[in-house]
This record gives sequence, structure tokens and C-alpha cells, in this order.
Amino acid sequence: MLFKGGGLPHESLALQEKLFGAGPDYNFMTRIERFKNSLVRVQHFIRCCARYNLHDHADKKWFEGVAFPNEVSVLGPHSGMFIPTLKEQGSEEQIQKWVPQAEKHQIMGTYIQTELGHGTFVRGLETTATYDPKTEEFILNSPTLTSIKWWPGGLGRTCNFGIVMALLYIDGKNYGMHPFVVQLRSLKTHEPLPGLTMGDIGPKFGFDTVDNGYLQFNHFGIPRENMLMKYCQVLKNGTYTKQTRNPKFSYGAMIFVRSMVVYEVAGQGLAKACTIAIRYSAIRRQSELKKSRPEPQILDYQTQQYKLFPLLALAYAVWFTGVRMKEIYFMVNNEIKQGHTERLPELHAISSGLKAFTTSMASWGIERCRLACGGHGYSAASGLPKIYVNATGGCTYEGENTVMLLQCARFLMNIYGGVKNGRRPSGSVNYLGERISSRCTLTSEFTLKSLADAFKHRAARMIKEASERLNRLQASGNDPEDSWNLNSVVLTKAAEAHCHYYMVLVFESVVESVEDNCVKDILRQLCQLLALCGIQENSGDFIQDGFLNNDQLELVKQKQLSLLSEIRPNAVLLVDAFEFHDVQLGSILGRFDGNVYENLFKWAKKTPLNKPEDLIHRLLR
Ligand SMILES: CCCCCCCCCC/C=C\CCCCCC(=O)SCCNC(=O)CCNC(=O)[C@H](O)C(C)(C)COP(=O)(O)OP(=O)(O)OC[C@H]1O[C@@H](n2cnc3c(N)ncnc32)[C@H](O)[C@@H]1OP(=O)(O)O
Ligand SMILES: Cc1cc2nc3c(=O)[nH]c(=O)nc-3n(C[C@H](O)[C@H](O)[C@H](O)COP(=O)(O)OP(=O)(O)OC[C@H]3O[C@@H](n4cnc5c(N)ncnc54)[C@H](O)[C@@H]3O)c2cc1C
Repeated sequence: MLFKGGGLPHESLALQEKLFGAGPDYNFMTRIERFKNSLVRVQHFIRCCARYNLHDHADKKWFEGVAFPNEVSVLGPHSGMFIPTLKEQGSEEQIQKWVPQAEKHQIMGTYIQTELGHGTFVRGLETTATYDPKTEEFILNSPTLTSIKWWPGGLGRTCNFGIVMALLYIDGKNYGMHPFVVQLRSLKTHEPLPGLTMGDIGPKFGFDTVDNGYLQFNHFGIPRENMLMKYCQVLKNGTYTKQTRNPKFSYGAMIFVRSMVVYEVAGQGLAKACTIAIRYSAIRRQSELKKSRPEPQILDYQTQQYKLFPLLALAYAVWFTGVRMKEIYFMVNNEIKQGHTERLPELHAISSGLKAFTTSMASWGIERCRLACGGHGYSAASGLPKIYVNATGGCTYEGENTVMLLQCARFLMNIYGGVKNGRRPSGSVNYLGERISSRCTLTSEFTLKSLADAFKHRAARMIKEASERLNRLQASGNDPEDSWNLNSVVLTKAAEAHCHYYMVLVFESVVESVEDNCVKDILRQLCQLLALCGIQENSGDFIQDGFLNNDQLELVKQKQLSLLSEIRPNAVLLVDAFEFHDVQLGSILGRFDGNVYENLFKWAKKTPLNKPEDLIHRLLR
């Protein structure tokens, strides 16, 4: 129960639902069929929520994991962005008006921000909301082609409501980006309301079950009461008032989803891919290790272990980091609600950094798992292509990863600058105020503390050097913006080093907290492997300033290899411990019962290309 907490009862309930457990095979469907199938599941899910009294978000999440395996449904943007934004940015009155309807799914909403011309640069968005005191309405308009809203999930066909981010204009003055609740479709006919041009943006790399859409406003009026007014208000006469609070509060929905993505997308995606690849590697036998002996399980090849066990260690690390990220989000968000906003910049930085770092690592890791499964990994039957195309979306949505690393770096530069001026940092960056030893203390024991210290040293040095380089670029005549751009590769690497250290530290703290000695020993091995692989893969960073010497690097390599053999006997158990049901994995290679070949054969026979089909037959005859 290291992972699940209270999840199992809800998973079991969901598995009892025939529609979720044994529906038609996703792989044999067209995009439209996939979308329709997901809608049928959404409707059934909603009925189940009512039947089983599922109100709590966490309970619903467990249920969703079975109902929508390895895909995002239109409920994702509704419950992950629409409802949280209403709750966080709405006044009490507005929350009372919309949240109960949304929670009962009487209205379905999405988060409508990105436009054809701009996604990353939120200040560059062009949709306008102009207040008219005569009618007491905001008039929403898309003044240019590039201002057409583009991408929001569920917008294409499903949602009848949305939160639209638009520039507020009153009396010709631009007050910046604000959130507006907009009804998009008739609640009776489901047709788009007059003044709106909308539809689906077409097929994508993944996300087949979501109708990401476009929306063009043609002078579309909404009542004054539809601007979310917790932090800023527009009075009837057009007077604008705002609380003296951080203007970045309107970016709150993005912080929330980024904080959740670490666990929900990166942690879950990589853990599933490792489960499939490691179970399959214990089933698959190939070649010879020794002459005239049975073919070995491919998991017994050291190279296979070298591919997969570091990813297994990474999956555990990302999972634990995701859980920690969620805790931090809810803690800081509570502080903010009570008026203490001091930790908002740190929350923004760590959620941006970890979202980017973990989704990139997971995306790369899932693809490596696929390669490690040979030919059968390339088949849709492995389940890995679906896991990959959906998880890798996390590198782009909710802030493209490079841009998110740069946001994290910006915070690190501010903190480092403050330290130089005598300020004491705290929280995730407190190490920037410490004296960091210049020589590595790693010995063949590889204590978790000494490993974490190595990552601390690397992060602190890279942040220091990025800051000094920035200063040098400015001192040599570049303006601050050009200096930032000329330093941006170095800055992203410093942010990655910070996130890497954070992840190692979280893993170390989890290991220390485990009471069962046997479990602790096994987790310690994984944590060591994670850290040692991190050192080896980035060895230049550790050697550059003489922190790590060649002898130590050799020790790192030796220990890494010996850990592979130590982890081998527990590898399958370590993926079983994630407790994914076969329905959640959606993989023939990763089946719990290991009955891979028989089921691959059955599956291939069902493929639609094997059905009698006139045109194909005529063409081939
Ligand atoms: C229980 C339910 C669970 C549900 C879980 C869901 C799980 C997920 C499953 C998947 C579901 C759905 C999938 C799809 C969802 C995808 C949805 C979207 O993609 S919505 C669109 C997202 N768009 C973006 O993320 C855009 C990225 N861009 C930005 O955020 C901003 O433009 C920027 C941060 C890059 C820059 O903003 P800007 O205003 O230009 O700010 P500056 O760079 O000038 O910085 C000024 C200053 O502000 C600080 N800052 C910036 N952002 C924030 C923030 N969010 N909070 C706090 N502070 C912020 C920045 O650090 C600077 O600070 P200084 O002190 O001045 O340095
Ligand atoms: C599956 C999916 C679901 C989505 N769902 C939603 C949704 O529900 N609602 C919604 O509003 N949006 C949604 N989006 C849109 C998404 O949020 C944006 O695509 C994302 O924020 C990236 O912005 P962009 O497309 O403008 O990328 P761009 O900014 O055009 O990125 C292109 C390249 O430019 C680089 N770049 C851009 N700016 C900088 C910079 N300042 N410094 C350095 N490099 C830079 C990037 O690193 C990247 O390499 C979704 C997108 C996807 C893929």
C-alpha cells in the first residue's frame, strides 16, 4: 500500500461496470468511434458518480483511471480546469451559481485561453471583452484571425460553457487579461449560440478522445455578472476595482494543473510503461546466454536491465515527487486563501520546473520502454503507443516545457541575486544560502545523503554560473532582455539541475520515512540507482569544477552495474506494487497473467483488416 492510499475500493467498483471492464477495443476504432466511445463512457461515469455517491475529487479520480484508461476524456478540462477556476476566481455568489451545476454535470465547461497566434505568451492574447455600461454587458470579440481561440479541450463539440480569458476594455482602456464565464451552446438544442463560430480543430498526435476546438467571437454579449470577480470587479457604471493582490492570480488555473500533471501524467504514464516493459521482459525469451541452455528471459541480459531499471527508479521518483507536488500545491493555496501570498512565486517556480522536468523525462522514458520491447513494443497491442502519445502532450500543454524551465530559472536568478545581497532563502531553494562543499564526499557506500549532496552541489554551481554569466553579458553591453536570451540555454540547464536535486531529495526523504527494513532496503537501491544514473548521464556537470574525480566516477559506474543485479530479483514485484489493473494498462505485453503470445494471436485475428471487405478484396484480386 505504498502507493494507493484509499483508491482500491473505487477501482473495484469501476471494474464491476461492464462498460468499463470489457468495452470494444480502442485500437480497432476510427477517431470518431474513439470519441463517441469516450462520450458513452463519460455519460456512464456520470451515472456511476450519482449511483455510488462519488463527490470527492480523489474518489472520482480512482474511478476515472478505470473508466478512461490512458486517455483524457472531456471530463479532464471540466473537472481539472473549469470547476477549479470557478472556485478559485469566482465571488461567493458566482461559486454558488455555477459550481453546483458544474459538479452535477448539468453544465459542461472548459478553459479557453490559447489562440491561433499565441499560446505561450499570455500577454500577447488578443480576444477582447469590452464593457458597455448601457447594456451592462461585456462584448466579446475576436478582432483578428490570430485571435481565434484554438486548442481548448471539449470546445469542439462537447462543452456548453467555458471560461474565456480575454483582455478587459473599459472606456477604451485596456485592463489586461481577465476570466469570463461564457455560455457557448444552447442547453436545449446544443447548437452554438448566435455570434459564435466553433468546431473541432482536427486529428492530433494523441488526445483522440478529446474534441480540442476553435472559437471565434463576433461581438458576442455576456452579462456583467459573468466576469469572475473574486479579485477584480467591474461595477455597473464601469468603475474597475481590484484588491491589492498579485495580478498573477488570474494564472491560478495553470499552476493547479501543472502541479497535478507531475503525478497524474508523468508519474502514472511512466509507471505504466515500466510495468508493461518489465513484465514482458520476464516473459520474453530470446537468444542464448550459455550454449545449449534454455533461452534466457530477456530481463536477464544486463543491457536490458540497464535500459529498464533506471526507468523503474525514475518512475518511483516521479511518482513520489508528484505526490509531494500536490501536497505543496494545496498547502500554499490554503495559505494564499488566508491572505499569505509570500510563497506564490516559489509555488509557480517549482510547479513550472517540475512539470517540465518530469514530463520530459517520462516522455523519453516511455519511448525507451517501447524500444526495450522489440517488435511487439511497436504494435498497438503493447499499449505503449497510446500511453506515449497522451503523456507526451504534457510536454506542451499547460506551458511548453522550455518556457516553463525558463520561468523556474527566473525565480532561481531572483533568489540567487537576493542571497548575494544578504537575503536568506527558504523552502525548496534554502540550499542556495548554504556553504556548499567543493569536494565530493562520495565513497563506495553511496549513502543517500552523499548522493543528494552531489546533486545539491551541481544545482548550486549551475545556478551560480548562470547568474554570473547573465551579469557578464549585461556588463559587456547587452541589455537585460538580450542577455537573458543569450543565456537561456544555460538557464534551462540550471533549472533542470534544481529540479533533479529536488526529485532526488524527495526520493531520499521517502526512503528515510519507510519503517519496514526490507522495503527500505529495496527502495534505497532504487534511489541509489536513480542518483547514480543521473550522475553518469550528466557526468560533465559533476566533473567540470573538479567536484567529482575520475576514481569516483569509476565507482559510480561499478555500483550502478552491481545494483542492476541486486534489483533483478525484485523487478517484477516492484512494478506489481504500482497495482495497475490490466484494464488500466491496456496492454497485451503487460498482462498480469503473462499469457502474452496466445492473446497476441487472438487480438491480431480480430483486427478489422482481417474482416471480409469488398473494396480491398477487389483491389487485391
Ligand atoms: C482534481 C482534478 C484533477 C485534475 C488534474 C488534471 C490533470 C491533468 C490531466 C490532463 C487534463 C487536461 C489536459 C489538458 C489541459 C491543458 C490546458 C492548457 O494548456 S490551458 C493553457 C495553458 N497555457 C499556458 O500554460 C501558457 C504559458 N504561459 C504563461 O503561463 C505565461 O505567459 C508566462 C508565465 C510564460 C509568462 O507570463 P507573463 O505574464 O508574461 O509574465 P512574465 O514572464 O513577464 O513574469 C512576470 C512575473 O510574474 C511571475 N509569474 C508568471 N506566471 C506566474 C504565475 N502563474 N504565478 C505566479 N507568478 C507568476 C513571473 O515569475 C515573474 O515574476 P518576477 O518576480 O517578476 O520575476
Ligand atoms: C493536447 C493539448 C491540449 C491543450 N488544451 C488546452 C486547453 O484546454 N485550453 C487552452 O487554452 N489551451 C490548450 N492547449 C494549448 C497549450 O496550452 C499551448 O499549445 C501551449 O501553452 C504552448 O503554447 P504554443 O502552442 O503557443 O507554443 P509556442 O510558444 O508557439 O512554442 C513553439 C516553440 O517556441 C518556443 N518558445 C516560445 N516562447 C518562447 C520563449 N519565451 N523563450 C524560449 N522559447 C520559446 C517553445 O519552447 C517551443 O519550442 C492544449 C495543447 C495541447 C497540445
